[in-house]
Amino acid sequence: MDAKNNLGFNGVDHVTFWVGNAKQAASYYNCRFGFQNLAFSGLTTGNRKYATHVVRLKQVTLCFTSPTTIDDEDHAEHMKLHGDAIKDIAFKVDDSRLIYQNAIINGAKSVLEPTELTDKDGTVIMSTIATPISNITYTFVERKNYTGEFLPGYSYDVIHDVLSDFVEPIQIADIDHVVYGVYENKVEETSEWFYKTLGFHRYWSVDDTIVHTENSGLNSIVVADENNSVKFPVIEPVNSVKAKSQTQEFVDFNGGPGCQHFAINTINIIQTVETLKKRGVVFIPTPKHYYSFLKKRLENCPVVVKEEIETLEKYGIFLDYDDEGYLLQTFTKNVQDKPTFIIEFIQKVGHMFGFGYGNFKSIFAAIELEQTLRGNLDRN
Ligand SMILES: O=C(O)C(=O)Cc1ccc(O)cc1
Ligand SMILES: [Fe+2]
Repeated sequence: MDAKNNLGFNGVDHVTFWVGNAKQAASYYNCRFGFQNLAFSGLTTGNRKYATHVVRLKQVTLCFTSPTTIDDEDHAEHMKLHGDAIKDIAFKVDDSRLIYQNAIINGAKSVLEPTELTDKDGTVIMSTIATPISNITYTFVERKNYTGEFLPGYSYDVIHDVLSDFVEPIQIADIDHVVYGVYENKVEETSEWFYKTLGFHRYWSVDDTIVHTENSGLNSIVVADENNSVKFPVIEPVNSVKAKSQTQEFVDFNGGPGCQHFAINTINIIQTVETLKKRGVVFIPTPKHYYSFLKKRLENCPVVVKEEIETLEKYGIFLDYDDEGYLLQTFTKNVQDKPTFIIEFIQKVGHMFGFGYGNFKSIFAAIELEQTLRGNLDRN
């Protein structure tokens, strides 16, 4: 099979986290981010092994899974290494069998052969492969013969989260990109896996000549499917003699490679940040002097930025631009005690290609400040 054929990826279908307490994790995302309970699978639906709470906001669907048994070693091992962490990324695809078989003949390890799941709403075809990102698996979900909201086997008899009746919803759309942190000098090799196994291409790249502070840096290659429906920046640490890169901190605390953040597209980032702050979300502050430098950078900006700099400063939003458009972005602080996972909100205006060089360094510096507070910057 020619890997150059369009294999039919259509973005992220849902993301599954393995966590210590699925009920409470789901509730955190509902309370803090305004997700709403969608579906449940567990003891009451006949699932004797795992409880999964599914929450949704617009096109972002998150699943939180914990075991209900006392002897689930897979989950225990995952928890020991990674803590609460992403276990699976499920893609919406045109043809689950095609993508699965293409991956397998190109060397991917199978986790689940294409399987039909049927209920009163029709049939979904699911298949799953292992990835080089530690224990993260990829699932390919084909829904063309299914009209249900989520998946067969789930109950929709869930409790409406009342907080959303009091706080306005954030205006998000879908997942823009998912970032993987890998070990030193592993970005090339990991990207190769995406090209070979999934027919992805190199979308963009940046190295530590651009992304660095006086302490440390990172290299990154962004890979994407033919449709650019999801982008996967793969980042690796560039450590110095005295300092640990924040990507090194990530792999150390994550017990190896894993998902360091994903970015959610928002229609209005100012409204998003304002609402999330009301809900108690805490964001990483922008570096000192960021906005005075930004004013200088904007003197050469070929596109019209609608937002006032003062407003961006008030909300702590990063801005970058190219010839075709601009992007606004912001990052939460870690959503758990391990410094392993954060969430980004991003708004693109015009046709900006994304991942501007302009912001990477400032974001890196902002996160490094947090890393310093954790006592994780110095190598000695
Ligand atoms: O541009 C983006 O979306 C980023 O997320 C940039 C980024 C990613 C990882 C880092 O450790 C620092 C910066
Ligand atoms: Fe990002």
